[in-house]
Amino acid sequence: MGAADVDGPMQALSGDGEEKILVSVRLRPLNEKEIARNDSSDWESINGDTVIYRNNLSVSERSMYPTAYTFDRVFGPDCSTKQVYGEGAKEVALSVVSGINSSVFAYGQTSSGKTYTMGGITEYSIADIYDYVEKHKEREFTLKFSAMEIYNESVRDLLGTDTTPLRLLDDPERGTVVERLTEESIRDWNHFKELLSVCEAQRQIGETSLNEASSRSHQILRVTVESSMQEFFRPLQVQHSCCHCEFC
Ligand SMILES: Nc1ncnc2c1ncn2[C@@H]1O[C@H](COP(=O)(O)OP(=O)(O)OP(=O)(O)O)[C@@H](O)[C@H]1O
Repeated sequence: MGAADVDGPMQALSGDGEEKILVSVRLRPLNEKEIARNDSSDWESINGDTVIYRNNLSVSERSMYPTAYTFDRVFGPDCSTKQVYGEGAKEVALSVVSGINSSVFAYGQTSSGKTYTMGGITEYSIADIYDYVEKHKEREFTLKFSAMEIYNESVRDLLGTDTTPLRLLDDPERGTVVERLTEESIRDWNHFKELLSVCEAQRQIGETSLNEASSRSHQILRVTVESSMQEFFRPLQVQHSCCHCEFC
């Protein structure tokens, strides 16, 4: 069984302003059915950045195909989602608080662990963003959340009650815009978890031969972070000389 989940490509700007894409691979452990069938994994992580394909090809055939592939990071089946997040996505996710747009996404075959991995990455990212907010009281932050899914080539709002497909518009300044997509300001951690539950309840799932709860769609969760200097941190250096105002 090949159970490789390519997670990331993650976009970030390196120090010199150059665009950078990081690609990580996560191998999921064999599931109960696979173990019961005595399956073995076709892929093995041999170090932190290489996977090898353990094929049954003959020696002559084997020389025609590469068996080792190198990525920025390879996470073996024993790695936790926290480790995948910490080493493969945290820096990219947190770049948003410095004003850099970034995205983290997963692709891979059905049942390879995309939903499992991205669920954890979403929660760890928001927890770290909140941690940053807590440590930077000099600024005021607003976190906004929106969620959509692309299913049968139409875009659906996962936070709205209306199931009418949303229109995509081309805005000369903002690029592609999803018209009338709900955007909620996140009040706190519990509110964020509630919003995630709403998305979870609305998303399309169905059974495939490999996954009982397979996503039948592409899901896009977006968090927008806005920040401004706190009012009370502004140095009050303006000279008040009127003598009747509240500051004098
Ligand atoms: N690293 C892992 N450790 C333990 N269980 C995992 C891991 N990755 C995935 N799983 C389990 O494997 C099953 C399939 O995973 P998941 O639904 O995330 O796959 P998927 O790639 O999103 O599939 P689909 O494209 O069909 O939606 C789930 O039951 C999930 O809990």
